[in-house]
Amino acid sequence: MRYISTRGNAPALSFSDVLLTGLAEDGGLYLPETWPEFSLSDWRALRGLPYPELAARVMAPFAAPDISFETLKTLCERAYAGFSHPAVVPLTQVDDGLFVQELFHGPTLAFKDMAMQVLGHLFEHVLTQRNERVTIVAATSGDTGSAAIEACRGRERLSVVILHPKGRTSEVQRRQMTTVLEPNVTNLAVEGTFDDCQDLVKALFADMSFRREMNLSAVNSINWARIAAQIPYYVHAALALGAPEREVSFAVPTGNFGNILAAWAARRMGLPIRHLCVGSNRNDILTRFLNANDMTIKGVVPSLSPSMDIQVSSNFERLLFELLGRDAKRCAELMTGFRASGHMDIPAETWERARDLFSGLALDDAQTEAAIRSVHLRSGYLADPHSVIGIEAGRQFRQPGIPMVAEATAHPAKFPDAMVAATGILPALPPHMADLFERRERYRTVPATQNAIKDAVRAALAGGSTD
Ligand SMILES: Cc1ncc(COP(=O)(O)O)c(C=O)c1O
Ligand SMILES: N[C@@H](CCOP(=O)(O)O)C(=O)O
Repeated sequence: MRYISTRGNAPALSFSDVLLTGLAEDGGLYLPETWPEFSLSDWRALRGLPYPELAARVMAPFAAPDISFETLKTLCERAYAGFSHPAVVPLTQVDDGLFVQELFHGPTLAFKDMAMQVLGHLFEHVLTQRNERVTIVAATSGDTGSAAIEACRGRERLSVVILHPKGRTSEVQRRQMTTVLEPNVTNLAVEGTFDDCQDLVKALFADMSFRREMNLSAVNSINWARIAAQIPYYVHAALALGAPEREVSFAVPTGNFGNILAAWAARRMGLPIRHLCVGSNRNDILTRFLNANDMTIKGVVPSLSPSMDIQVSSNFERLLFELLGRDAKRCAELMTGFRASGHMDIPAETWERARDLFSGLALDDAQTEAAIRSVHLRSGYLADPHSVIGIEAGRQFRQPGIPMVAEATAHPAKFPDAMVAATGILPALPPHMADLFERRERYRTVPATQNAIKDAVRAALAGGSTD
């Protein structure tokens, strides 16, 4: 499979090159040149497979010919071996026609592990083949960071530098990152928002000499391999609920738009998905777009669901490119204008195409807390402040006869304060994290400037302390 940039001005690359490159050199995001399509019998053949094998079969067309199905299967088996639930992505029914798919049974208790564990093995495989090493720089609003650290810690060919917005993650999320003391891990607490962190990462990638000097790679969802590894769980849930003979809808708590884009990709591959529901918190740019074609950046406000405190959703660019009929020039113009003015005028017919498939619902903190409480009272299900927004969106948009699956993206124990406030219940951390609050932390606070981050990345590579 070859990959092309959404901005049309970067070389087409193979899967392994896209994995190592992350962001395209023209600032765009990579997408498959052509979409693989599965037939009814292809989908049926996946029914009942163990999750790692299903994942490898769904990802195989994207990785070919660089990585064979057999290799992919071995890597997926290794990636999911450490998950705490035997089904990896179990489904639970919480209401009439409404199901929850739990994506948080990996080592860091969030859906990021689903792809990041595979990426860790993919990086190791490709870098060993090429005898190379890379520096991964990633931005996190709370969950990507720890998942990336967990997937990369101790790997000889990888150094990982994580930028988190200082004071804007939960304490559990911060400690999951900052208590990992392996020498190839650096944590930077950036004086800014997640959007600042993400912009800084993209700016480093745009600085070609720095990018080459450091051999930069990305593990945020700007990296296509992240999206590819998030497609299989949609397939798994849909097959369990009757696909391909029956349509299924999904509701996804959304921030950087990577998770729901993976659902869109599954549909593009032929999975019968009727409807996709975006759940937002008060940082509701995506919901405003879907409801009123209002794509205007407002300041990021802290919320009970910090991982979704995002206004500039990277992967929206991938959807936009597709909705524009793959017109890369128009996509580049719209994206550049958006970043310059904070507003994007999306053509009405493009917006309508998005509305045919997507709906949006935004909950503020009071509504989120009330939803945690009412889901718990109605069904006994304890959903974290991110997952509950998906569940509420799924409840509101479900249609008779079409199962709705809400993606549960994080374990409630990552957000103890919100859970206690809503329900009075303190969810326990699993045994491997039981002493998290006693562990020593290591991180450096840095201003949100490109030079400060470059200095910190250089220092990290030179082995400088980040205490
Ligand atoms: C727990 C949780 N839920 C939802 C999201 C939003 O997912 P996405 O950024 O893929 O839209 C994130 C962060 O990305 C997250 O960490
Ligand atoms: N919510 C994310 C933000 C980064 O998203 P990504 O999917 O692009 O890595 C986080 O928790 O860090």
